Amino acid sequence: MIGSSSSSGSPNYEEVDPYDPYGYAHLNPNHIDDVNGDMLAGGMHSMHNPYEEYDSQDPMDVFYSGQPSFVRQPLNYHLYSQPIPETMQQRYFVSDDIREELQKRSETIYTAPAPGLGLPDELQGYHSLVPLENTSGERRKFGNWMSTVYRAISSKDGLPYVLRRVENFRITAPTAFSAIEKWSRIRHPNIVAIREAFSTRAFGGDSLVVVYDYHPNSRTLYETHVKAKSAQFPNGHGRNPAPDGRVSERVLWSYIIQITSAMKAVHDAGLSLRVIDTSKVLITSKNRIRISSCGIVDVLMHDARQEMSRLQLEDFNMFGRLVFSLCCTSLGVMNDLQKAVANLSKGFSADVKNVALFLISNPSPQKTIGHFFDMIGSRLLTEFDETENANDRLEGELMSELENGRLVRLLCKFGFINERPEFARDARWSETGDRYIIKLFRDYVFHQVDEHGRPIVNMSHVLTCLNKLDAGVEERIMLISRDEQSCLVVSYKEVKACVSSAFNELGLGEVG
Ligand SMILES: Nc1ncnc2c1ncn2[C@@H]1O[C@H](COP(=O)(O)OP(=O)(O)OP(=O)(O)O)[C@@H](O)[C@H]1O
Repeated sequence: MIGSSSSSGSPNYEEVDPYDPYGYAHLNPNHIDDVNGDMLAGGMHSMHNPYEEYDSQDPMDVFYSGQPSFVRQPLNYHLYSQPIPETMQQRYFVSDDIREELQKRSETIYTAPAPGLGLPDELQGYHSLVPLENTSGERRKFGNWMSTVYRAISSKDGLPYVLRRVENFRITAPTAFSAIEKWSRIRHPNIVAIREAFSTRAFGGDSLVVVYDYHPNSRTLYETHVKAKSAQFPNGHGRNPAPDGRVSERVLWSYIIQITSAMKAVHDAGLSLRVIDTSKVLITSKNRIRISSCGIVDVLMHDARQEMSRLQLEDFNMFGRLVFSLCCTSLGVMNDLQKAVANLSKGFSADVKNVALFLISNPSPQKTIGHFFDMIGSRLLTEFDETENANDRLEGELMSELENGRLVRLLCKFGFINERPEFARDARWSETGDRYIIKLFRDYVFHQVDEHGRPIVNMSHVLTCLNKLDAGVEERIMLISRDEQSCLVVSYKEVKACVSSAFNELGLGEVG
């Protein structure tokens, strides 16, 4: 059967007897090699497609059209989803911590705007504005300006974005937005991407609005590592740091590398970051940081026309001050440099101290981002390894979701077959043959009750049954009718064949 196909080009399903255990006996791995050549040399695309079995004239094919055609494989290949021991059944799902984080993000995206805030209903193609910070009480300034951050939904693509609005700012020259154009071309994993900027009077007075990507539930470095400490020690001089808020050396190096990487991309593009501050660096997921508020100072200070090389050197200073603030968990730490260095040295290695001092040192020909990279080079490998490990972990999580997607496909088939209203009065349709077995199987999977007649809600049972069904294992189960008058012993393999044939009948219009 491998490689054979009907005249329409798709494999002919009828040629396979689903009940014939020897139906694929001639299909050994060597035979596969004959057809495919060297499977390894052929790479991923010559490998087995686990969905192949569904492909024949399957009404759901439309969702998978455009996929490369794969050589059919023996049914037993589907045992890749062997039922796993009960204690390991959490592996069927994405892990709890990741799921929780993603769900929280998703919830945050859809929180409704609070009523009565007097915000514009619509603003240059954005709607549903929600402030992301306190708009009353004591507010800190963004440089010399008051600014407010909102989340809003774009009417164009329906996605949430962040609008940073600078109050009472009037654009005097149209060229003020020229830097925004350059910024909007920068896509870097450690920079919050800029989408656009505009001026508006929708809030009352003149405002400048810069639009950024939205990273739900992100927290600033200040909130995470500095404020936590200050709250616990109100005198906030950087002594006795709170253990929970304080950044560890390992995480600090990761931050340093990420900011350096962002800075290099920006300097290489002929720009400068201009705001490197604990309150403007976001932690968007575990230890992953992104510099926010880029580009906005370029618009605000457009008239000042400062030299780029000077601004880039200032980036180093700001970066150095940020490292000191994080190490000493205090913002005012730079008021007394000697004390700051002593403080930093208590908790961090000499390498961190050297890096921090280099960053705040006087300008010199060596003070370039390239030279700085050389200084921290040995740490890059560790960061690289961590990133690869994180990727592997996410790929593993994705695999478990892939399995679940397979089961959803099965459940869709059940949904199409069971309780069809057009056959409600035709008992023969659901009470005979394949469909009757499917119906009983559905009860076996979902509608079992305990000895007191209470529903048994057991996800493990459901998943195990569905996995076995999808794998078409030979294991036999006893299906009992609701009136307990009939009882059938069938294998998962047989139920699987029933599902396939009942489903195919629907799609081919052969029912009735
Ligand atoms: N791109 C973004 N995606 C998601 N949340 C963001 C984004 N940019 C900012 N925020 C959130 O908005 C809130 C306000 O940001 P802002 O930069 O004003 O911080 P802040 O600590 O209030 O600083 P400031 O004192 O300058 O107002 C912060 O909690 C921050 O996490």
